[in-house]
Amino acid sequence: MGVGRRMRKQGPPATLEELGINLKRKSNTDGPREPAKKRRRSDSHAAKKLVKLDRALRNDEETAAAKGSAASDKEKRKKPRVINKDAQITVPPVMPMLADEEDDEDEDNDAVDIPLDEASLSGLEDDEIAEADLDQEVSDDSVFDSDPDEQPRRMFSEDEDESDAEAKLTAANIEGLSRKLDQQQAEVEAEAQQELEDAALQTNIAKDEGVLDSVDAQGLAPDLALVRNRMTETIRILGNFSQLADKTKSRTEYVDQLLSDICIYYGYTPYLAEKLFSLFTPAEAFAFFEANETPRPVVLRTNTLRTNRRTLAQALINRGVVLEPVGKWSKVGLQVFEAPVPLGATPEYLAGHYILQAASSFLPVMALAPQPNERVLDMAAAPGGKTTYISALMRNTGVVFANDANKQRAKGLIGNIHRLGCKNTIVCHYDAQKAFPKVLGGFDRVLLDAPCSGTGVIGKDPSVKTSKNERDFLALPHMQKQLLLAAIDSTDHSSKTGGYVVYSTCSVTVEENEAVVQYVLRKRPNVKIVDTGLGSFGSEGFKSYMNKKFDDKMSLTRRYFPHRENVDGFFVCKLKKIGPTPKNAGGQVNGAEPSEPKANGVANGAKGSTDGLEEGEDQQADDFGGFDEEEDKEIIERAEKKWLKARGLDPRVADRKKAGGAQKEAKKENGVDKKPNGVDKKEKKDKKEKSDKKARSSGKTKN
Ligand SMILES: C[S@@+](CC[C@H](N)C(=O)[O-])C[C@H]1O[C@@H](n2cnc3c(N)ncnc32)[C@H](O)[C@@H]1O
Repeated sequence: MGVGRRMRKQGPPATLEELGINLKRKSNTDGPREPAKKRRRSDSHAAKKLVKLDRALRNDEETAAAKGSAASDKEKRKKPRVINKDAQITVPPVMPMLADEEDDEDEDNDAVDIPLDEASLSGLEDDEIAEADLDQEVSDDSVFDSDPDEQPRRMFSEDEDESDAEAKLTAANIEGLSRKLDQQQAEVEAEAQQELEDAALQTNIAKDEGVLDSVDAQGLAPDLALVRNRMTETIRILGNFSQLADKTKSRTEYVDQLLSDICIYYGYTPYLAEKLFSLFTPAEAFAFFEANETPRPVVLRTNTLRTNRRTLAQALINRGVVLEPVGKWSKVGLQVFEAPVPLGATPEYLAGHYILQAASSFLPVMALAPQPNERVLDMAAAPGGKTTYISALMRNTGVVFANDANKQRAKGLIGNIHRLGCKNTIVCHYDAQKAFPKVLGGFDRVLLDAPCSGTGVIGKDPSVKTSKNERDFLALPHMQKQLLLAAIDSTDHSSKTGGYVVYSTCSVTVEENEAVVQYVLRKRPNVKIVDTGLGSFGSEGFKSYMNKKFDDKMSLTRRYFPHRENVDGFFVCKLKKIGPTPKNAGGQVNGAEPSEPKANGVANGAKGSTDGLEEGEDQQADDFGGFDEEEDKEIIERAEKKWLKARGLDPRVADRKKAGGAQKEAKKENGVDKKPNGVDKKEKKDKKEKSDKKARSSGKTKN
């Protein structure tokens, strides 16, 4: 498996740099890695190359290292072990780096922390250890620096100031994509910059006007190099319009040209291109579209119910996997740059030691911050990346209801729950819009990782570029609003430990994020936006968009972008429920206005929920939800029939048996004991007595 492969050279235009937009992403243009064995310590050539590379990388990282001088004492303690004096090759500091996190990780881990050397290298002779270490070094040459004195300051070092680290997360995350490739990337970017400058000289927008027309006329594919040049040039002009623009052209004309080029170059529909473009400045929009073309490293989350990150990292390194912690913001994530084995089939994977999960998908769970012994609802849970993380953070205590409306996906959810050993989780299969809080309510915390358009994950699913249309951007927000209202109404505002709802999507559009939150704030004055607790990682949510002003606290919501944080696009909002939903609150939940009085006296269609009530009324409500007996009976019967069919049994036989059983029950209730054949003893006795009497009177009595 080659992860981190680059799809396309990236060359940011000058304007991006002027704006300080960091387009620098690590590439992985190298071919498949040679098997490590071929590059053992005897390979002095490889060693020399490594030393040379180290020197080059040190130069490249001097700026970062300078910043880390304050931390040099600690860095020195991490001084890599020299294992081959001839070649001066050193053990990569990956494990010290992970070891530094040991204490931190304990917070998350139930599993016993086995010292690295014992855990991974026991049973090996010193020489073998040296060889194994060297293998790591050589195979991971892109990640580690051999010179401890000039070792760049890592974002994971303990002595690093937290806020400082967070401020540098973008750079640090990118840093993780390997230093060697950084250098190559710098060269590529320099070349690209040169190309752009040349192109800027050559490209005259006015003259190029006919390019696309002529392409169409001739029925030929567009000249992508030309289109790209024109895009970068248009961005440059838009960045300094008064100075650079052709006076005969309006800004709109330039923007239209750029949008048209974006559609041609990246393959978006005009509708979606414009929607995404409108989120950024032209230069940043370009960076966003570019980032969507670049695969990011595979990320896996350590399952702390089964192991800890250090042990897992070592096990995978032993399999030749090149990896690194995902960032200081996570204690459980590992990003993988190269994996000679399929990561979805290693023994560690099968044993549930990790799950493959996008880094940004950790964030909603971290914001939810579930506590042990709580009652948590994951409203749209399949395939369970977040559910299983919730379960792990709760250390398998309390209960997690993992719901998903899609039956097929719910099967995958069950699979992951089993594999990862989550024992506090119940899977259910409801349409959350209709079921919550009607069936279940009163949760300490609710996560709504809503179904969305996926505009944050175009890098993974390019079909989004053409498959999402105007209707989707009406229907999806509508559903998201309904689901979020249901999530709020399912939350127990009086929870001693929680009362929180987290709303997240893997989309970057405002309609699916801030606008949804704004809507529920209007409909549910009993919730307020609170800090996600995710620090400064990510960007603030929009406080206004296209003349619409949002709640002031919208800045507490977090946005994540592929081009800024090098993670999938994501939105995370945390809400605190501060009181019961007023009866007169608007919004349709479960097809009923909350103000509409219900037969059982519970508003909001929330039979059995503790919410949708005026203060004081909630005491009368059933904490765990009342049930509609008839409806449940039907559901249970259907489920039973399916269960029988699945086992090759005829449900009609069971029906008949059941009918008999029911009769028996009824008779029992009437104080009549019946035999299984349906004839009760008393009836039989009566009959016998009658016939005996008849016989006696007719003289036919037997002696
Ligand atoms: C973004 S995915 C959830 C991903 C999941 N949280 C995870 O981390 O693995 C959205 C899920 O919502 C489910 N879904 C869509 N409509 C739903 C509804 N009305 N009720 C419940 N689930 C729904 C989809 O089947 C899909 O699995």
